[in-house]
Amino acid sequence: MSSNFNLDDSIRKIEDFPHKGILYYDITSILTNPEAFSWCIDQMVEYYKDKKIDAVAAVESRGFIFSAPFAKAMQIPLILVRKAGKLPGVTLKKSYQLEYGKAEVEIHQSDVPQGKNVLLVDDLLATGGTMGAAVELLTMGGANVKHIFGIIGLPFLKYADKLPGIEIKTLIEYESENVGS
Ligand SMILES: O=P(O)(O)OC[C@H]1O[C@H](OP(=O)(O)OP(=O)(O)O)[C@H](O)[C@@H]1O
Ligand SMILES: Nc1ncnc2[nH]cnc12
Repeated sequence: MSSNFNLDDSIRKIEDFPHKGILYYDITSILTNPEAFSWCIDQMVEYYKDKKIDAVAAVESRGFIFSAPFAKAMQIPLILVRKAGKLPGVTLKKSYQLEYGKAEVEIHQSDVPQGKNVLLVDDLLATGGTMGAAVELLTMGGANVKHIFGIIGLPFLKYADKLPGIEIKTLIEYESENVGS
């Protein structure tokens, strides 16, 4: 599939959601477009297929959607990082700050592959708070996180600052909260 697919056309932008002043980048419009969704997964596989990734981890909820077909295509384990209170087993837990609020994530301690290279996946990287918390959980559990992937990056919210020493790949970046910029 072509590497110059116009992904921007498949991302709905909604002003003032969930709060005034936030421009929300909605990935449901990628999911209803099979060509766009396939293109995203194909790009992930193409980019990571030779990078010695042992497992993929993703954050609830939108990260799950992109990580599952990737894990299937790569034939590697998928580790779920869930919002607090949803996992039944022994967990590691971490709270963090979002662009528009506060949250807490958890991981099953026994799901973390010891000494293995785990790719972390989410739909969107903004302040990096979510990914930062997930990196801490996986590292605490004994894995190595050297790669992070997001479909969308908002670099003006400085996610890279919270993820030092990690190679970050995104498929599209937006430079400000202004629609059409
Ligand atoms: O880089 P950050 O500032 O941490 O923001 C990015 C996170 O925010 C969104 O998730 P949200 O917590 O809204 O949950 P959802 O996926 O369940 O909608 C998005 O899916 C990322 O996980
Ligand atoms: N601007 C944004 N759009 C969609 N999801 C987000 N998560 C954090 N910031 C976001």
